[in-house]
Amino acid sequence: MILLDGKATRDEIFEDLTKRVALLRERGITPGLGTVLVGDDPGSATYVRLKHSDCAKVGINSIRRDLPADVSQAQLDDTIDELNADPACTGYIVQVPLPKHLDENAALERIDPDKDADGLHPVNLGRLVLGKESALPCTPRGIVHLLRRYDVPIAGANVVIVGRGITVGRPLGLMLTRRSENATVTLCHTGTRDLAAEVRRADIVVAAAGVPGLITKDMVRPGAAVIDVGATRGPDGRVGDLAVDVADVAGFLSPNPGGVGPLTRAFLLSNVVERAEQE
Ligand SMILES: NC(=O)C1=CN([C@@H]2O[C@H](COP(=O)(O)OP(=O)(O)OC[C@H]3O[C@@H](n4cnc5c(N)ncnc54)[C@H](OP(=O)(O)O)[C@@H]3O)[C@@H](O)[C@H]2O)C=CC1
Ligand SMILES: Nc1nc(=O)c2c([nH]1)NC[C@@H]1CN(c3ccc(C(=O)N[C@@H](CCC(=O)O)C(=O)O)cc3)C=[N+]21
Repeated sequence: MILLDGKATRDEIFEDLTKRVALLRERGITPGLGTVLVGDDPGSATYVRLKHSDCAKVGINSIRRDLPADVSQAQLDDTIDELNADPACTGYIVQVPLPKHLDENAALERIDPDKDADGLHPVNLGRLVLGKESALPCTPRGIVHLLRRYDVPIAGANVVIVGRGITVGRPLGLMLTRRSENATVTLCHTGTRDLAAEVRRADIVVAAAGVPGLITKDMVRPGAAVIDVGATRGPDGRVGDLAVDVADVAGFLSPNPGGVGPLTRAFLLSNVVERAEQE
């Protein structure tokens, strides 16, 4: 089994970004990544903290807006408007999920699409559907990069994605069915009649449901590439969607942690740097 090492791959991307940020600074351009975090969910706070420490590593300025859990939609809107107007903020994200009383889609739509570092604004998702250049969602970008980095064949492959969420499954299906990737994709969800039968046909399995142990050894075709994306907080820290014995049959395995997570952060920074380079 070949381990798809997200940390080592992240380090390669950081090395490249560090050079590109230095070149931008020589031209008088300093990329700045903003984060908007609402509430005090410890998981979300950790991710946001890691994103800011990544920025420091590659030389990107970071801008942080932390709002209380009971913030009103109007106050959240004001923060988004402020970052849209701030020239020092060249890209930013609104960390999801937001507390239930807030309208997440309204918040995402209010982001200036040119500053959408996550690639989750409807304009950018629409551009992905239309096949135009746009900021791409970070986790799907990380998954495609990791597969390519380890020469896992994508063109013509049967890919089964478990989960149709907006951050992972849905946009990944759109990316993998582009002509440039040319995979055949099956998107599974809670309405799927026979998940095991679908997964068994896959050359590449992407588990993005957030259900610990959902994908078991008996469901995986020997030699298949398996990518563990789901993240659930358990008593012993965060766990993915794979049963441990999947490693016995997989040909390639992206572990969790240590797989797609670090790449999600790398491509967030990459989106910000690419945008600044277009200035
Ligand atoms: N490692 C990383 O970098 C990242 C990890 N994540 C994690 O990835 C996971 C997916 O995130 P996101 O895209 O936002 O998706 P959501 O969490 O919004 O949705 C989960 C999806 O999984 C499906 N699902 C849930 N249970 C089952 C089941 N038993 N069988 C089949 N399908 C099921 C749901 O189906 P239905 O639509 O029918 O409800 C839904 O489509 C989460 O655990 C998230 O924490 C997210 C971003 C980055
Ligand atoms: N607007 C928005 N954009 C996101 O991209 C976004 C979000 N909201 N909400 C939550 C999910 C989750 N997510 C992760 C990021 C990094 C790791 C990551 O780096 N994980 C490390 C472990 C980190 C640690 O716990 O120390 C790993 O897998 O090895 C995981 C998950 C981004 N998300």
